[in-house]
Amino acid sequence: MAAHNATHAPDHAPDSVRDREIEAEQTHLDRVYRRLEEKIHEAEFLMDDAAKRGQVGTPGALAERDAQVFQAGVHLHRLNSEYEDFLFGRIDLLLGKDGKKGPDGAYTSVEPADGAVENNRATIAETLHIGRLGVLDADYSPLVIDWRAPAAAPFYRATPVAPGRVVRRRVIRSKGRRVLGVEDDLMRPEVTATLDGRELPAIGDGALMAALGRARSHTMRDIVASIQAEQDMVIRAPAASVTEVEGGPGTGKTAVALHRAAYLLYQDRRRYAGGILIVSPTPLLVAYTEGVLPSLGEEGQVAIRALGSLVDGAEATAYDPPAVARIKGSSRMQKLLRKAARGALELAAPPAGGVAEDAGPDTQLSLEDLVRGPDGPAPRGGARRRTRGGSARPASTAPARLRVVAFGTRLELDADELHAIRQSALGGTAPVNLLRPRARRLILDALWAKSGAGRRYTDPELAAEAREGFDEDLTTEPVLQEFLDAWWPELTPRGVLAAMADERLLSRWARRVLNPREVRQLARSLGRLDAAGQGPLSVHDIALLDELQQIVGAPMRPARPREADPLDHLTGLEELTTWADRNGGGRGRRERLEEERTDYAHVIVDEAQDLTPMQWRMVGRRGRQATWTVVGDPAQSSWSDPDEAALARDEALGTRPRRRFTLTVNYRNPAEIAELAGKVLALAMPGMQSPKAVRSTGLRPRFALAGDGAGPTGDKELERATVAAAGRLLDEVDGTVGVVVAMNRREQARRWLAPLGDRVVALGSLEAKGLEYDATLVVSPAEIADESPAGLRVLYVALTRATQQLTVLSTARDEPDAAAVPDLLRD
Ligand SMILES: Nc1ncnc2c1ncn2[C@@H]1O[C@H](COP(=O)(O)OP(=O)(O)OP(=O)(O)O)[C@@H](O)[C@H]1O
Repeated sequence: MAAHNATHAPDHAPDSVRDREIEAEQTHLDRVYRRLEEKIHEAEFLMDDAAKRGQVGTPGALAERDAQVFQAGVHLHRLNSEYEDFLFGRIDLLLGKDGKKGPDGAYTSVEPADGAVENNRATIAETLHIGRLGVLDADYSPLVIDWRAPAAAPFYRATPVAPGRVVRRRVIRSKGRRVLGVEDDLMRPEVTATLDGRELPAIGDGALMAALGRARSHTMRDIVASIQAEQDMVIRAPAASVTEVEGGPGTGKTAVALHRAAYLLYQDRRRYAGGILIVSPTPLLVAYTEGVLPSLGEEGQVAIRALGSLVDGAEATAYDPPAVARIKGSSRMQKLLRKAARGALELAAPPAGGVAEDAGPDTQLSLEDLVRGPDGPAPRGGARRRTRGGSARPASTAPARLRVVAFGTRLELDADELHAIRQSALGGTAPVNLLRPRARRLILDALWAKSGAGRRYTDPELAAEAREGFDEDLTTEPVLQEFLDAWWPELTPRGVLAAMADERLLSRWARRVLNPREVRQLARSLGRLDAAGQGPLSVHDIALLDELQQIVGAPMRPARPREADPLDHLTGLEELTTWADRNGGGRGRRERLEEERTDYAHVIVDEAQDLTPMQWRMVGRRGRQATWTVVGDPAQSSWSDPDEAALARDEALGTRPRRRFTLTVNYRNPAEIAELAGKVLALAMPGMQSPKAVRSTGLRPRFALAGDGAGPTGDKELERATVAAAGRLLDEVDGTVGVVVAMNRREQARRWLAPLGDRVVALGSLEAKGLEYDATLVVSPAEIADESPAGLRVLYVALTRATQQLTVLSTARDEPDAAAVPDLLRD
């Protein structure tokens, strides 16, 4: 580890020294901004010049103009971005071992030259400033090094145990163009180093502690100024194959995943033009984290999507209780969905009495009474039947018949024959919608065979010709098309899902897959959908829709080609914007990216422990050719069958080699909160190690009781106690307060807490994943733990959300002791 192991200078540097150091950084920052302004002018001039060249109109001049516009656009985009702390770091270094410098003007050697330190005295040979983007001075000396450049790595990696060339690491805090403060960590505290003849001072209590102590808002901040060594190893790990990261709550997994996306883009922008997908468990976590990448100068190439919004045109808004989630997430659903899609075809009946008379009687091959509808009246009152796309139609109990007249002969395929044809066509492996041409061919074969026309020709060539004519006449008849549309309709994922709401049908399709109770639960849950499959979907339904999309196949529409960038061949690896950005703005591009892509160059899965097998299949399909970064914590898993999920994960990641990293330090929770949460961890996953908390606040978690503890706690009592405890926390912290309740109390808690304003957020236990608050109120641990088979792990998540203060509110159900400590949290 770096900073928390580093030696922090006790903050007793005289104010004059502090002021002098701030002044020195201010001078450097002013120089950086002067240089940036020069660059902006250059870029504007280039744009202007390029526009003039465009009027020349020769192809060469146009290409040159485009290249210039591109470069200038890149500069403007970079330089006009206003960041709070464009420049945030500095390292003071000893002379490098070999004295060689890299392209950015910095020494390349990680190790100091022999004799750089003598008798614990040294001279600083090089000072590097680190920022969000690299800036070179007019003479190509580095004014700012990009945080992702190799020369910046010692800023993150140096520790007192392995300091390399770093003597002092400084974090600079600035706002706009003003330097506000500096925080130093000494990597070689025993060494007295001088810079320009003056002893190197150390200011502040260390950057990490300063960063961790700040109040939290509703959005995550980047950690670029204080990335720790073990985190940096992950961020800069080579992108080949699969990078797996495990770590307990608050170890920075999400932060690391986001910084890794920015790093990968910096390293190989061309490769990742294929897009980076970050999959998050909830929309709340997406909203919380999505500002981080723009703050790191990256946006366009990265799509952050919640599991419930991965499928275009569908958005999860409903919640499935654990028992239903368990069914829908299980890999058993694969088989069931395949059966359901095939079964849904059989529901399809041609329109009642659909008779086509328009194929004139004197045509050689006339079709008549092409389609016969259901025999007898449609059933009443029984279960709803749905057909293609869920469009409600009278259900057919008897399958259709197909009648045609060919060569004056009446030809008929009865229900059994049609059924046999359907079964034979379904024997193909292609998606159901794509098997329709095969079914049509089989129908024509059967009609041809019935006509006996083939036997009339001894000459095979004549027979083939006649057959061709027969097929052509039949297939150009709109009525045959109508029959096919009704008998083999184009299935939609939503339509199939809606069909599964019929318990009778579902139990047929789910034979030997689900038990009757599961069938009932699943059918009831899908009953939320209307006949067309519209209605509230849960996050688990989204994975089912995606699976069904594979099973039924895309409707046959021409694929939209990806937008090509006409400048691709002209530009180097350094572009920050693309053609689409320049023509539609970064946001527009991002939206397009999200709409169009189903296959990415790199996939990052956050909170990977929570993906169900069906969700792994859905995510896996989006990264078949990708490299992967997978971050998670098994101790926080809310999925009930981790072994099944692990199998699905292995399937999604395939045989690609994996590199594993473990993060060990908890940067979120003070030791007092981490210790309490550790009690639940010991119950949930005996033997599992908690991460080590990096700081302590001296504030122990508080325990409160709703009601008087005698008899069951009523809602009114719970409301009163929740509002009181949340209000107290609000008074005690500057930032946010998260109130975590069992999922079925979400709405209730939102109503209770609304009057307290927007610093307070009410969350269902499953929504708390990945989020953090200055203070957290956990309401009835027992209620949360009893919610699902993974309830204890969900409670562990809830207890590890606070950065400063935690209150646990018990009801009678928690069996609190005299100090209001619930049974689950007692020693
Ligand atoms: N190096 C760091 N410097 C400053 N803050 C950090 C650092 N690493 C992590 N943090 C902060 O610690 C908190 C926890 O980080 P993050 O949410 O990424 O952890 P996590 O491992 O994903 O947690 P969980 O598993 O609970 O979701 C965040 O506020 C993050 O900004």
